[in-house]
Amino acid sequence: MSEMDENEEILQEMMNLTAKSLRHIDLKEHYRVIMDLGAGSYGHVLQVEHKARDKSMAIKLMKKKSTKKESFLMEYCVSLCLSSHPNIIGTYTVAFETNKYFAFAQELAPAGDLYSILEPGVGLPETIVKRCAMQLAEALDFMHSKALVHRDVKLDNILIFDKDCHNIKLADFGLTRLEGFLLSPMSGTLPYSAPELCILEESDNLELDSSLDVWAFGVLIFCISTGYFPWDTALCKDKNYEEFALWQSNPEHLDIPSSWKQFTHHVLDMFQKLLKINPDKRRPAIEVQKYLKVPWKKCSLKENTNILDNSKYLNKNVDNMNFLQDNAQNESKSTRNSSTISEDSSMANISAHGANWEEQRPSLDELAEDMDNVSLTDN
Ligand SMILES: Nc1ncnc2c1ncn2[C@@H]1O[C@H](COP(=O)(O)OP(=O)(O)OP(=O)(O)O)[C@@H](O)[C@H]1O
Repeated sequence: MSEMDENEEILQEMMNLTAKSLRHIDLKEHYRVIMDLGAGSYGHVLQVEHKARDKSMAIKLMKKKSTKKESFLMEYCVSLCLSSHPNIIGTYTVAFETNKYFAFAQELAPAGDLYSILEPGVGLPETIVKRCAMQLAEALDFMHSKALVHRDVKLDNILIFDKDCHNIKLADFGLTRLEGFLLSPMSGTLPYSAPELCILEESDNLELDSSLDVWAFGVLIFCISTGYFPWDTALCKDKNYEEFALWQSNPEHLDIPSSWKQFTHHVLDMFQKLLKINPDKRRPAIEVQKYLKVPWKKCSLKENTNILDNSKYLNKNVDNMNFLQDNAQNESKSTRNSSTISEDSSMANISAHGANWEEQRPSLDELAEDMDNVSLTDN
């Protein structure tokens, strides 16, 4: 049996066992709800306190109306499997359901997520960028060594434990699948989506590969270095992407695209390896390790002038940050009911414009109320 088949079998076995061993407890007897930590496409995350142990933790709730039990079990089991890595969010062996939600408990990230510390148009200091890149590379390397692909590497899925990012952890394994899983085209794209995914035609499939995470990781490093995205979408109709792709095809003879000129040639070499248009030639995320000792950003007056000259372009990308924020809220209304096996992806959710999450969002009291009737695995 191949390692991949073995992993698939182990995951399935874990999911069966978890489904069977759900026990009923009254959640309100055990936990105090402190605050709402965040909301995503499929539910939201609460900060709670375990009354007996006086311990703070995060509980991720997923609406039953829009989440298949299979998807919930998959996310919980994948999160548990990866939990031992220092740069992956810790998941407790606590899973339960209420009338309206599936839920499981995770360690609490007290400083929020990477998105929350990034100001549009302003990159993080280079030491912090390198710190983040290294920790995230370790996390991805660990996942990929188990043939698991995250598929949703983005700023809001990187949780931070301190504002200087000495300790950051990859989270949200809702879309994670084993390599080889067949992806269908998406109804929209994110700036993090790799070109091979963006060009997928209606009747096409793409075999899931860790190189998709590496691309998103490359885009994320650009984002935290600059405070904006390098492009809206990795398609040739996007001028910024087209310029980058062209330059990659002939870097010796073509001018570096303007938004990349702020980087040193060392780190441009790294970006070229992480953001190889051809996924077969993309290097693994851990490649960043080789570049930690060299400077990443130029800071000469000349380069700064170039960047300022290009402010229109930068503004466009700043808007893109806002676009993402707007959509992150709109996403909350979309459903997760499509099968975990057939691909509908996070992109479909991103395109749900005009939704009003606040109107839909239950109050903390309502949530706590709903937890009267819970069945909980609390091993
Ligand atoms: N363990 C945690 N500690 C602190 N905050 C958390 C934790 N888990 C999640 N959050 C916050 O809640 C937000 C949403 O969480 P998460 O990404 O797991 O939900 P989701 O519904 O799957 O979202 P998405 O739509 O991004 O897939 C995160 O961006 C983060 O700000």
